[in-house]
Amino acid sequence: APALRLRGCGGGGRGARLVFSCSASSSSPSGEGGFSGKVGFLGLGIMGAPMASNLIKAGCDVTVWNRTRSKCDPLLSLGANYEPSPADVASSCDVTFAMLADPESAVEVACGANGAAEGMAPGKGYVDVSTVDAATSKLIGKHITSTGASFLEAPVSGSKKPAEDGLLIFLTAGDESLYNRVASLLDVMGKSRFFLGDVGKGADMKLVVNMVMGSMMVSFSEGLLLSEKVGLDPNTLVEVISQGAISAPMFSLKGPSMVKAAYPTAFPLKHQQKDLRLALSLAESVSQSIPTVAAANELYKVAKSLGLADQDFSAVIEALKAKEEQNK
Ligand SMILES: NC(=O)C1=CN([C@@H]2O[C@H](COP(=O)(O)OP(=O)(O)OC[C@H]3O[C@@H](n4cnc5c(N)ncnc54)[C@H](OP(=O)(O)O)[C@@H]3O)[C@@H](O)[C@H]2O)C=CC1
Ligand SMILES: O=CC(=O)O
Repeated sequence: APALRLRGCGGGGRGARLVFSCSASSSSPSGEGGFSGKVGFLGLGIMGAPMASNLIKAGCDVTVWNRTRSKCDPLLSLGANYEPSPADVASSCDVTFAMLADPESAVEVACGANGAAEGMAPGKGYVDVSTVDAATSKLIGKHITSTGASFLEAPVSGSKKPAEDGLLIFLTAGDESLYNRVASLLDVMGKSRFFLGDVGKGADMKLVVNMVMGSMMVSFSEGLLLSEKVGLDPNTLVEVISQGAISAPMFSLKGPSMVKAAYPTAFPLKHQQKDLRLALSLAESVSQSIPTVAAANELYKVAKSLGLADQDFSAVIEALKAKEEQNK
């Protein structure tokens, strides 16, 4: 079926130009205005693996690298190439994507020994889709552009399932010509993309979105526990919420398993806590008070100390349960 594209430009705040584009069906990256070069992918965790997989399935020539080599195997079975370091991937590809855990790993993979920057050169592009803070993104961008290559930050909103289904939302900023050059690749992996201006704006947007999400999850957890304590069925609460103005896919998807104290990992709790930590620092930088987020962050920290870092972030409800136990 031909790809239906809805494109529009709107005004962004403070002089930033915002471009929003929505792809209503998955598109071929090699079609008209598409991408015809070699694509690198660094970081094959929960998100990176399905994103790279979708590029391969769409017909892209993809080369992968991951710190833990074995995670490359499923991608190699699909037809990906392998290189032994980020530098080797970058030097053998036209555009390289990176999907890494946190600021430290994103910097190490881009700027460290045998990092992607060592393989960069004029004409190449680096697209960092990890969730990091603006300062980290700017640091990576500086290293990449010092080689003559282009840099785009493009963190994603959407979790494991949207990554598998090619329905992510890209929050991009940086080099606009690189943004246009990789647009067809973003459309394979996502359902929409925003261009938000200078490097840092994509990171800022992602942190604001995720601080809202992290607080929502805490509030939802409190509601589930309170409903049960006053003799209501928490499953009914999930159903009631799903029908009203505060309905959210997150509540409907995760609520039923939370009621059963099951937290199959889609978005690791340690990454949600990292995002709250970074959002608190962002708010601090402009002297904004975000007390709800600060309180939520404390609960995620407690959850981490309970050994729940690698569970889904909905396991934060266990931190509330632990507090209840302490108060008994
Ligand atoms: N999961 C989700 O729902 C979403 C996650 N995100 C963000 O995307 C990013 C990736 O998330 P996700 O895929 O879930 O995370 P995972 O923890 O599943 O994957 C993290 C990746 O980073 C790599 N990594 C970690 N530390 C290092 C290091 N020091 N050097 C090299 N590589 C390293 C891991 O390699 P190895 O395999 O060797 O451990 C792995 O490839 C995070 O920034 C997260 O906040 C954004 C949207 C949704
Ligand atoms: O960063 C997480 C997400 O679900 O988006």
